[in-house]
Amino acid sequence: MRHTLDRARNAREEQQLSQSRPRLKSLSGRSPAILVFEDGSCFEGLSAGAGGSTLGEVVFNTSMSGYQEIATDPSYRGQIVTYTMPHMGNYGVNSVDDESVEFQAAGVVVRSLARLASNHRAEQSFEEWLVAHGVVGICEVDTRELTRKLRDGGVGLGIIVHDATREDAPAALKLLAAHPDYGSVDFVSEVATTRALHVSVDGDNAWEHPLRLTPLEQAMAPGEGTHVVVMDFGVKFSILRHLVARGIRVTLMPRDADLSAVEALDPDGVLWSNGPGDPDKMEPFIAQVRAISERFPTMGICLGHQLLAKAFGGQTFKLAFGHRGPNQPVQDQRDKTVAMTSQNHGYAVRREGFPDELEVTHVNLNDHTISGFAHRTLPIHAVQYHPEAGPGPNDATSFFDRFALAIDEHYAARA
Ligand SMILES: NC(=O)CC[C@H](N)C(=O)O
Repeated sequence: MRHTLDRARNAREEQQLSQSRPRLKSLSGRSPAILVFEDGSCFEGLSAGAGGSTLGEVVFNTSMSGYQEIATDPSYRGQIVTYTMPHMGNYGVNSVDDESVEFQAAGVVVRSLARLASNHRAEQSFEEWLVAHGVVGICEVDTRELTRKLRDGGVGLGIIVHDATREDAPAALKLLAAHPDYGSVDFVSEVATTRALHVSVDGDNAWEHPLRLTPLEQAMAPGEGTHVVVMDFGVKFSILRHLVARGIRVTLMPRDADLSAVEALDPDGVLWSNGPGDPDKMEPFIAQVRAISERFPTMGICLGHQLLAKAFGGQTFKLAFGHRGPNQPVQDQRDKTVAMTSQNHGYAVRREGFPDELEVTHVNLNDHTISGFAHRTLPIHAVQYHPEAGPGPNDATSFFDRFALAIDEHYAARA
């Protein structure tokens, strides 16, 4: 009796849930889709998101959550993201967690799409969101096999095609062959500001950056605090939020701003942002990176870390499959502490020829690549990981505190 009652209640609750929560399409309503690589390998699945086809460098991210932040992170521009977490979309998508104003990833590959978006913050299902942004995806893919392929053979260009089966792979290959290499495209030009923008809290500034601040952040952000210029190569909102939450006033500058343009703003410090693509494509800006960073207390994150290393004579190289996930262990070489960090990069700074002027401060414990450095005499600190997480653990957020402290110490010493 009791069992019957429970069943009736469960059925009623499930019906209410399905009426009130965004729902996803059933599997039977989906057409076949394929993901094809340059080497001819073909993964079959079912269509997801907007219809059509999409091309990009296929990478994988091992985060269990944070699919919204990942897909809107400008550093994923030009890349098709494979989510290794096999169940995607279960908490939906909201209008607060974006890391930029656009859907940035070129496409998504998932195993299973959740049938219900079940979270009080959900405003859309993951799939409704893909469709709204015209993003082509593929689901029901064996993402374990795909991830093994990428891990063992390295990342590469791929194409997702809807309404297609294995027989359509040769035609898809032709499209791939005509596509430029990932490393040859200047993706930063597609995502970064081309003019100065002020991260405003009062909303009536003509330079306003579209960052939406929570009421708490608005209350914390003073008008006349420490002023930091962010050299924008595709900055994530979380980085700006972390600065603002420390009472820092932020101005974004375009990547071609030179020393005099930055000096005219009279900042207390400069941050070189994350961003998409091969750091070698940023060669035209490297001389200014050095000139500006020698002048102000400086911090670099991910692409910013790579640019700073190059500015002092270092080189970068492409990793086989990169680091993309929330649990990359990084060791501070000075006190030997280990932090779990969020990472998203496909290139890294070379150990060979690492500049004498710089000191390696952090090492990735998975593959012992350089994960952070500091200048030996100037207040310049850079990390390959993402201290802002977004998504990821908060182990490394103290990097922002150290930056704020480095600024204070620098000016205290000069006073
Ligand atoms: N998140 C980033 O800034 C990425 C930096 C660079 N595009 C890389 O993949 O290595």
